Amino acid sequence: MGDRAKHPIIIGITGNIGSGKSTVAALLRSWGYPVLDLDELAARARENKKAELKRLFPEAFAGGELDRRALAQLVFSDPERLKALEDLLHPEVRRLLAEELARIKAPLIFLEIPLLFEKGWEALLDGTLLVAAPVEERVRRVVARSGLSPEEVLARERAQMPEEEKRKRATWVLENRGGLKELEEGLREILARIQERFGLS
Ligand SMILES: CC(C)(COP(=O)(O)OP(=O)(O)OC[C@H]1O[C@@H](n2cnc3c(N)ncnc32)[C@H](O)[C@@H]1O)[C@@H](O)C(=O)NCCC(=O)NCCS
Ligand SMILES: Nc1ncnc2c1ncn2[C@@H]1O[C@H](COP(=O)(O)OP(=O)(O)OP(=O)(O)O)[C@@H](O)[C@H]1O
Repeated sequence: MGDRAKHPIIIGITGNIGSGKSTVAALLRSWGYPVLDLDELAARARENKKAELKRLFPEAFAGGELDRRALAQLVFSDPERLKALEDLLHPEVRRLLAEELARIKAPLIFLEIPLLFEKGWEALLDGTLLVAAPVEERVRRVVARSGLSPEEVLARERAQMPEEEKRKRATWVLENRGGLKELEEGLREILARIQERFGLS
């Protein structure tokens, strides 16, 4: 128990596209918890691996700059090209994550990991929190936020494990089918359970 500061509890937050992971992460940050975001680390990995990325996906570069929407269209319509992108970026994401984790001094850390179950991140984690919402609602939210078409959102959804399967694997499931107030209440309840389980309260 005295080792908590040296060995923080690490909880993964996951959920399919548009489920509300970033909204949950923002709430936790506003309550003072450290949260790392693997989409953000993937963005840094794309920057660090830009030369290789350009070699593998020349069609996705306009001038010197990466067009993320073009890259998404290439990889989410072709599993082999998606694998090539992941094989390039994921080792760099893991390296950046180890660096960030070593920097944070806190008893409880959250990691927002879109592909937590798909890529076997459980081994690093003390528990997993799934944010869940019906697919029609998720598509509606992402279209409204990003300007992607419903078909582009569904192409990503198809590259992810079905939510139903993730429900079976998660330690905690946070339903996000109502309003933001309900989401916040649900999150407070789960946070209390996490603190109780790990003797952090
Ligand atoms: C294809 C890219 C350039 C599109 O960029 P864009 O800014 O539009 O999306 P962003 O990175 O913000 O991701 C948004 C969402 O797309 C979905 N998504 C992203 N990568 C993947 C993937 N490899 N498989 C399935 N879904 C994915 C997730 O739901 C994610 O939360 C980008 O998603 C990417 O570089 N993906 C590969 C890296 C990766 O696997 N990231 C996931 C975390 S390690
Ligand atoms: N309960 C809710 N009520 C209304 N809007 C919501 C709710 N939850 C999330 N949203 C909105 O839906 C959009 C998607 O949510 P968010 O970005 O948190 O999901 P995400 O799982 O992180 O998405 P992605 O997989 O694309 O990274 C955002 O614009 C967010 O503000």
